[in-house]
Amino acid sequence: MTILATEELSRSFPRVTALDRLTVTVGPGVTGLVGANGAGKSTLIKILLGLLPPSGGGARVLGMDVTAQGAEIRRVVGYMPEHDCLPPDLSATEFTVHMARMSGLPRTAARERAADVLRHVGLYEERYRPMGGYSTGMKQRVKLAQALVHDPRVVFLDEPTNGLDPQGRDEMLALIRRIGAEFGISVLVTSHLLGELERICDHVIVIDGGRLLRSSAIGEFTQATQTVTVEVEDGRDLLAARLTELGETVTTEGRALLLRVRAPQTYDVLRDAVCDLDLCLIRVEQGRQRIEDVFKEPADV
Ligand SMILES: Nc1ncnc2c1ncn2[C@@H]1O[C@H](COP(=O)(O)OP(=O)(O)OP(=O)(O)O)[C@@H](O)[C@H]1O
Repeated sequence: MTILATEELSRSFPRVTALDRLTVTVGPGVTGLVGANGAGKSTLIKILLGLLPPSGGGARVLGMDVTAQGAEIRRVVGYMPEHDCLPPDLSATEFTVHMARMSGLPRTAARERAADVLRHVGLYEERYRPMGGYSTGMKQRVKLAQALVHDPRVVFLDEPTNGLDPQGRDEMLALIRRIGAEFGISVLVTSHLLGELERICDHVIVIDGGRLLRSSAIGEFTQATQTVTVEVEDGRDLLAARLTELGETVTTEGRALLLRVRAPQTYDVLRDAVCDLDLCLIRVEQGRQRIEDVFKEPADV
């Protein structure tokens, strides 16, 4: 099943090409859209919502055309914008009920639904206070709640962890994972931090300068490498020398050795070398590639 698809999608502004012939498909689950600041993430989301017309190419969300069916798309898609957009004098409850009413829910249903989603995102007594006094974390939760209040099939979350401290980030990421896993709502979430999406996404799309760099299932980003990490209690250098003598390729990393697995026999060579030298083995671990290793982290993290 396809949640959204773009075909040669482009968007130019007078001085910059924000999206450059982007062709990408997103399926159900949690999909991360990663790129440095200015890569074109927000522009893509606005086009997908039918809020900004493409300059070339096209896109569909849940089978609907973004140019012709924007209003229908917004009825079934929730949107959490990147920037602060909350009226400071309203409480979270007033605002979320208002957003529910705007999407067509009757008064009583809107109140009930708003209470449910605010509880779900972790806002309790404070939901009756004016939002002007909220912390960044609380504001992000309200923005998430209003994106969910009309029971969408898909949500677009634009940089939901922006401005949060490490604990706030962890909590927001856990919430996003739950939206995908427990509620069956498909999620497109943007971030300029590759590492944090590794933990919650099924699929990651990386864009740079409006172009597609890579689109892969998370498993392909973090596939097993040809290296094992070996740690011994004492005698790291002795073991490195012996393995090299036996024709293996070894480098050191901190207290550990990185051993290149050139054939299954490499494990036998390692076992015998550790035994011969009478060393105490602490760990042998299959190396895994992390998405941060695949793409360089942007400088402004
Ligand atoms: N309305 C606009 N007018 C002119 N240029 C724009 C407009 N909107 C976006 N841009 C430019 O298009 C490029 C892509 O911007 P976009 O906001 O989509 O990037 P982004 O990946 O979401 O980055 P950020 O996280 O910083 O918002 C940037 O160079 C930006 O300056």
